[in-house]
Amino acid sequence: MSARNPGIPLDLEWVSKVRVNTQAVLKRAQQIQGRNKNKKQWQAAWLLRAVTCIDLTTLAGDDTPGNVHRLCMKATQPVRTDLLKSMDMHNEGVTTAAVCVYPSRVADAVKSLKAANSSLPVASVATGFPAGQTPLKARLEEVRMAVEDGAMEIDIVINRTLALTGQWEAVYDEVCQFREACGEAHMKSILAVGELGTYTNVYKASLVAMMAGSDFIKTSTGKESVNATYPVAIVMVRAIRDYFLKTGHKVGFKPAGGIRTAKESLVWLTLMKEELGDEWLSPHLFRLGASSLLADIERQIYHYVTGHYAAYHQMPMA
Ligand SMILES: O=C[C@H](O)COP(=O)(O)O
Repeated sequence: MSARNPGIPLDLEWVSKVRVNTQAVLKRAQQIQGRNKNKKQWQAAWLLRAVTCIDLTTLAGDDTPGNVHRLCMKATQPVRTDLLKSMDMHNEGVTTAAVCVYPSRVADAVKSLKAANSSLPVASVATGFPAGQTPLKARLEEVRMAVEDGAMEIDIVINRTLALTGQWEAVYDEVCQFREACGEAHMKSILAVGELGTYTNVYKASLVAMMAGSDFIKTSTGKESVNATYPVAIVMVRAIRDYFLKTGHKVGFKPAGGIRTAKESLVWLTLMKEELGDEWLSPHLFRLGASSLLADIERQIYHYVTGHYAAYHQMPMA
């Protein structure tokens, strides 16, 4: 990852002045979706790029050491070797960006990756994910325990109760404490945009999370009824751009929740390229949080290489 965002003192004046032009945001989101015209080998190259930006995720009540192990193995070898060979990419060390699990499964993931001799980072959701409705003391302890178990990235959830009631100073204070509890682990702040009500709130929450030292801002937990949408992403990446222009600190972006198709992954890459530039097209500043996107990407790569589509069972999880 790149140099970390150290955060800045809370600038409430900046936050209070925020206004978002909804019509302009919706129009831009439409434009971006019509933009992706990459074909054939360019499309395959972009799909491989998308693979390297995936936080391969399992966040289920029935997660076990076994399925976490399979996830880790898939993350270390996300695309079949024969397909990579056909693209002359088999020596490029193509992996996903990270694996993402619940705190109680971090030790399992660390163990599996270590056994596979992989230095892939383990990301853990924390702070009472997904609702964030547990006492602050417990949320902080959860972060510390995940880090102690070997998580190198922590995906915290912001406190929506505080955000919805306009208590931005309290949101800032909590996120600062999470950042301190993370220590060297990089922190992604999940805004849970589907629960923030307005684009203006999304922009404000983005700013406050960045001011408090988030290394990434992330759209959603994947558990809200509305998750990563392109309009909301436009709002968040513009907050990232404004924060960068004002402070010089680069913050990453992670759309997550409901991203399932190769085609969508290409739209996300296009959005990042057009709104923030090429630097935001690599895993140190861009992640796709997804549990079931990889299978479709691998299937499209199979189609590029062989000219026909594989059945899903030909692209096993591991
Ligand atoms: O953080 C990642 C999300 O929980 C993944 O959501 P998904 O299962 O809809 O891909």
